[in-house]
Amino acid sequence: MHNTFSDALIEQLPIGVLWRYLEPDTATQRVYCNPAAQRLLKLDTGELSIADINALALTMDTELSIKKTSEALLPNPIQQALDGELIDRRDLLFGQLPLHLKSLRFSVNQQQVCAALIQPRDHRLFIESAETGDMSGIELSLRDTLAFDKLISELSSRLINAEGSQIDQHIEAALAAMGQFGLADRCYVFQFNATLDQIHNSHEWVREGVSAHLDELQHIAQEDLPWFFANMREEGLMVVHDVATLSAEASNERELFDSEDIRSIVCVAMQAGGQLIGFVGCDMVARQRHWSEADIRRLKLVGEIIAQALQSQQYLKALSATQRQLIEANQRLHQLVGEDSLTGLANRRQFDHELDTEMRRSMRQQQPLSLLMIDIDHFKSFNDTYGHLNGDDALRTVANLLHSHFKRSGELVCRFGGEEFAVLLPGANKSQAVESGGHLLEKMAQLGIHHAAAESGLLSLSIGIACAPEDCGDDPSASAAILANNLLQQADQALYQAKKEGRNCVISTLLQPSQALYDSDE
Ligand SMILES: Nc1nc2c(ncn2[C@@H]2O[C@H](COP(=O)(O)OP(=O)(O)OP(=O)(O)O)[C@@H](O)[C@H]2O)c(=O)[nH]1
Repeated sequence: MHNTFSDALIEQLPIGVLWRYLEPDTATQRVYCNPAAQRLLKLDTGELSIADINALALTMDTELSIKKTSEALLPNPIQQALDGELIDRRDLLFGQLPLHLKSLRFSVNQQQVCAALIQPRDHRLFIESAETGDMSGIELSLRDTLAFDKLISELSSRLINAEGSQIDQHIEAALAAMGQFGLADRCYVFQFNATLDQIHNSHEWVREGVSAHLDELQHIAQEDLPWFFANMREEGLMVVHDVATLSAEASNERELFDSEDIRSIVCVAMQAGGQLIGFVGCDMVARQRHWSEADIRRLKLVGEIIAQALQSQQYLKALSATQRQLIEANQRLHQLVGEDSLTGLANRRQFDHELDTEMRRSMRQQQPLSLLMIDIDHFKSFNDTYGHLNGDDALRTVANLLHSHFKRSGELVCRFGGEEFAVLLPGANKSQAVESGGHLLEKMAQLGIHHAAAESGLLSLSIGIACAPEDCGDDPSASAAILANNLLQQADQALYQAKKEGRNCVISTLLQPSQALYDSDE
């Protein structure tokens, strides 16, 4: 049975692979090599010609190069492997480097290919595979790569689709996945401040039994870890296989690593929009690890995904801050124009102004002036039961009812604050105001807004009325401002009385400069 691998997978293999691919249409042979083979054989291209392969074989096979002149047709071991012959040669050299070459067949993108695997002769994985005669070690490495590829693609799609509030959770899951994949005992993300002279630990995963340090690593300044900061800024990378070998200039870092029993550590910088924003790192605790190129590549990949997620989180935060500012600015605008932003009614500011104006007018024209204070009953429990948004809807419904009920010229309805409304009825005497208030309660009941906690099962209103009679300005000591203030206070006291008397009723009083008398009308 042949294994199936993708081009991308072969690219990531730590083993040098040269493989032959036949173009389906023309049956032309093409030979490719992966980056590990390029590094090993110092090749500067990913595709090789027959001449390249011959030249390579001549360099590697001493026997071949000696005999070349006399026996021109000696088999070329790389070509043999690429032709599908069983090859297992350990006598090859590349410069001073003893090489091991072995043939393997597998399929890439559904096409069978023959490959030559090339590794330094002491490469553990390769030797094990060669000695036991099976490729399970190499397959394991491929499976490992495949599993990590899968993990990365899952992580990136989860992070790309994450809502702002889920991003932290997904970053933590990504770190946990890396750790559980066996990369480290502790995986973490640190973020830089705007001036790049301070870092803080924002996310952390630790293996069971390993201590967490997120809480204490919150404000680490450049002067605390100068060598590390310089490394991150200049190289974007810090790879320490063995903390004990750190040089004297990294003494602060060594002290910190020792205090956490870190024996090996690797950190990779994260960038967003060309700007350094932080780093992602792995620690080995109480044991050492030689970080492979694959480990570093993997960490870089995860770092890139996390950096993108952090950047989109920043954008979302900035967006919601701008939205909040807009809403506040809008509310201030409403305030300035005298309008309540939720209901569209006049606001308290406009009401105070109108009350003063109307009081002067009624004194001047010897006309009565009635003021109604209207409050929604048990509105707190309405909010608690049906939610604040339904509460807002109910407030708007009541506002619309008031607006349509008090629509005579000169009548003014305002949202006094919260769930309380005030209505000015210029020219209305007490009995007219009471009658109008009574009708309002009937219309409110007809709306039929359910409120389980109310006695009637419906949302209702309580109304307190104070009426300034037409002759209230006769007293020369009475000023419009004082009378307006008293009218407001006495309407409020009447409302309080209506609440006390069971709600869903109207209580009224005639303006008394010194005392308040109530008539129960409903
Ligand atoms: N949904 C919503 N609720 C508001 C708004 N303004 C004030 N409220 C709520 O109105 C409720 C008023 O509660 P209380 O003053 O305790 O009075 P109540 O529950 O209506 O009781 P009584 O007045 O005694 O019948 C509070 O829960 C406020 O949160 C608003 O703009 N929207």
